[in-house]
Amino acid sequence: MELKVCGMRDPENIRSLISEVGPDWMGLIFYPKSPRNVPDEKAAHLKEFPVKKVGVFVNETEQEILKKVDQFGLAAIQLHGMETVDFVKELSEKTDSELWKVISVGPEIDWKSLEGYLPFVSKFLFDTATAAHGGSGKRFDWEILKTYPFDKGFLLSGGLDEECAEEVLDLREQIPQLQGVDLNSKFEEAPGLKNIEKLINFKSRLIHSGTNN
Ligand SMILES: O=C(O)c1ccccc1NCC(=O)[C@H](O)[C@H](O)COP(=O)(O)O
Repeated sequence: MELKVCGMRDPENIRSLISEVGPDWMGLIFYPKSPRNVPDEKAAHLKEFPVKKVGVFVNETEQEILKKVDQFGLAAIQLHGMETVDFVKELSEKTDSELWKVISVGPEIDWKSLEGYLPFVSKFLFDTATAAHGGSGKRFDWEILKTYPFDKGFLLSGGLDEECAEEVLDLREQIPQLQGVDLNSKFEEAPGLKNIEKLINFKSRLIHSGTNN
């Protein structure tokens, strides 16, 4: 099971994350309205950290996304706004980084509306729909994912906390396309500063309740 820890930006906290938790992905948020936004002056410090980085963007221009890909060495681009299939297709022609499309989940999902993204994205990420786009700390009703009709893998996101590791593993038993989890505000001391103990605890619950592969 893949582990993404999102909303990182503090170098000391990142060092601890890498050495003590070892996530598969570290999320850097490039959305000025987010309290976890990575400001430009942090750029020099973050690129060299030995972990795969995913940049989180909300309705950003292609030019700005590609600039950040270079600046931070982003292995993946997480599109967390209203990006259209055409936008994603064009972006896919200009970068080798993985593209992830976020689906903001409300009471229903029109699965057909996701079909156009399939050739261009490496995975979907399902997050709770909110006005702030992400980082809400709120879960959506996971039942809706049991009707997921595609083979493409996805990450589960939105309000995941220390207590839900076993539930996630149960869900994965029923939906093998559930490829990993995205952890954020429920593991924070303050926006952008993660509690490493909580992350270690979550990871060990994932491993000891099942397998983390
Ligand atoms: O975290 C933010 O502040 C944020 C703001 C706007 C767009 C995306 C944002 N976060 C991206 C993520 O991938 C989060 O991990 C995801 O929204 C889940 O957050 P949480 O509900 O706090 O676990």
